[in-house]
Amino acid sequence: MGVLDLIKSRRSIGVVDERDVPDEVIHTLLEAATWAPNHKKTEPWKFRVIKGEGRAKLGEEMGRIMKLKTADLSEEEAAKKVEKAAKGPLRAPVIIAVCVSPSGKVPEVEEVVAAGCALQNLLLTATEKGLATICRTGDIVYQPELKQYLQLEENDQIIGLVYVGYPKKELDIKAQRTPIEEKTIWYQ
Ligand SMILES: Cc1cc2nc3c(=O)[nH]c(=O)nc-3n(C[C@H](O)[C@H](O)[C@H](O)COP(=O)(O)O)c2cc1C
Repeated sequence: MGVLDLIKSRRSIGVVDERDVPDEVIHTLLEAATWAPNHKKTEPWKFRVIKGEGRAKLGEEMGRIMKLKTADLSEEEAAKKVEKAAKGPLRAPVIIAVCVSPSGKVPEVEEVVAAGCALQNLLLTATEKGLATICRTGDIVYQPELKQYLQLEENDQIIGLVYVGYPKKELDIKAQRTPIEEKTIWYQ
């Protein structure tokens, strides 16, 4: 498959089965991620791989953080959100947190873009390997407590939590994009 077809065939897929993703496949995804372009060779990315028991532990932490953030809600509403947050990481066998660690050597936006390129490399390689992925964020990834749990530094940011697994069934998701004409001005 050519690059354009691979790019177009990648879809965000959140429903996966229980099949484990071999560590060597995870290594390949991470290796692909690190070949992203980056200004001044800062390689501003960090990855956290969460699998097995690590997912339940992450869920516990996310539930704990959600509890802190929902203190002003009714007990029932808060409990629902806490339970949802705690179960989140169990939705896939592997979660890869793609993070940016700005070096200070180039504008921060460039570091975020580089980490975004790393994310796309990872997603495309996963697609090529027949894996389903979805990058998820939500308020939780912006909480300093989660950064601390993932051993990130104060200036680091989580770009997204990529849920990785094998798709439960053959999916034919219809996707659309705005025509490039509506997004582009040519000067010639
Ligand atoms: C940085 C980032 C954060 C995202 N966060 C979420 C999210 O929190 N929940 C979600 O369902 N999808 C999330 N997505 C996935 C988008 O919803 C998805 O890419 C979009 O719907 C386009 O679909 P496609 O990936 O199949 O082309 C995120 C994507 C990116 C790049």
